[in-house]
Amino acid sequence: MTLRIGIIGCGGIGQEHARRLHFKLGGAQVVAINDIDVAAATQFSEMSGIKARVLDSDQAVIDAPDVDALVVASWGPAHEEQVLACIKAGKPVFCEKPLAVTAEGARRIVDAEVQAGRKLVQVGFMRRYDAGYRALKQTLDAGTVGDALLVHAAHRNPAVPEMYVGDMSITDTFIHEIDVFRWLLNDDYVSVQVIEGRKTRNAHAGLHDPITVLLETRQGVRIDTEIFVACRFGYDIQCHVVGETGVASLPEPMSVPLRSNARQGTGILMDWKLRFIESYDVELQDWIDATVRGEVAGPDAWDGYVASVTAEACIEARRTKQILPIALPERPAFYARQG
Ligand SMILES: NC(=O)c1ccc[n+]([C@@H]2O[C@H](COP(=O)([O-])OP(=O)(O)OC[C@H]3O[C@@H](n4cnc5c(N)ncnc54)[C@H](O)[C@@H]3O)[C@@H](O)[C@H]2O)c1
Ligand SMILES: O[C@H]1[C@H](O)[C@@H](O)[C@H](O)[C@@H](O)[C@H]1O
Repeated sequence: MTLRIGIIGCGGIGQEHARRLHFKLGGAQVVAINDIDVAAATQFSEMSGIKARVLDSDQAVIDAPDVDALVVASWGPAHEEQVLACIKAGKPVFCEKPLAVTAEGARRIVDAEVQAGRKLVQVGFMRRYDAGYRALKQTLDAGTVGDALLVHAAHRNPAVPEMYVGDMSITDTFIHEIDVFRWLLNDDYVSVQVIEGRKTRNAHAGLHDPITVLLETRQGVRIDTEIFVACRFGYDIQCHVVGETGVASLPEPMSVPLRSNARQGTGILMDWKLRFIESYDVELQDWIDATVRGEVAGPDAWDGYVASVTAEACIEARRTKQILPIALPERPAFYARQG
């Protein structure tokens, strides 16, 4: 069966997902698209060779009888309403992060899905599909370094645009770590502290960069993460888990070690798209296959909700300069399996 897909939001990642779904992956075809910029969507549909129907509203794509499933890649504030409309229409939806821009909004999605009685929502936390993170999780689950005690991590971007301001270090960037650590450790968070240290002169006026986030989990694991989005030197994701008998680290992306010009070393990527390109492919192929089976196999609406609650606690901890508790309700039975 070919899954017929509607795309809502055809900006940077929407276009990339549309191309990979239509041309690269198996079992899917993009049949309809929408963007609030209809002219841009029309141009994309033609230029990309996808030649999907361009509809003039998100609801029209959701309602189209030949659309089996949706990809929501519009900007964050539109996600909640669009995902709720997909649930109402009974159609599976892959929603890019964040699931919603507030915890309350994400909760409304969880409640609507539970009410509908069927899991329909997957959230675009692609790191769970990254070969390196998967190998690290396997190592931890096998008990190779004993129980996890500490995690030292870093999320470094070379630069961010002027529109990236304020708490986007948390809502746009650290949100990936929020999801991936609880998946890696099979755990949830209980408290958070955010520390703003000396600011780099390379960050623009609206941004305090870098920051450090300290999370504590239910099992007492302490996680420190540096978020440094104007680091200049590369796109650099680090994760080192200190266990009782050893340290397990996220593998570096493959790069040919060079000895040349009186130096030895390996390259560092500069772009997140390249760093996670294979993860996006694996993620969306898995989504296609699970959707055809009538399942959600990846990060679900509950994971999206937990990420939103945690991100809000981080923002409040940053504002108040306090160590704050993270109050998470128990996972409903409906979401019993962890993706
Ligand atoms: N998983 C990841 O690694 C990853 C990477 C990049 C972006 N994202 C997420 O994907 C989303 C899109 O990011 P982007 O970088 O492509 O942004 P973008 O600004 O390039 O694209 C967003 C597009 O959505 C359109 N849009 C906005 N509101 C809309 C609405 N109500 N209906 C239809 N279209 C609408 C805009 O016109 C634009 O074309 C964001 O939520 C972002 O956080 C995730
Ligand atoms: O939207 C992007 C993307 O999610 C990247 O993975 C992250 O490193 C960036 O900080 C963020 O701005």
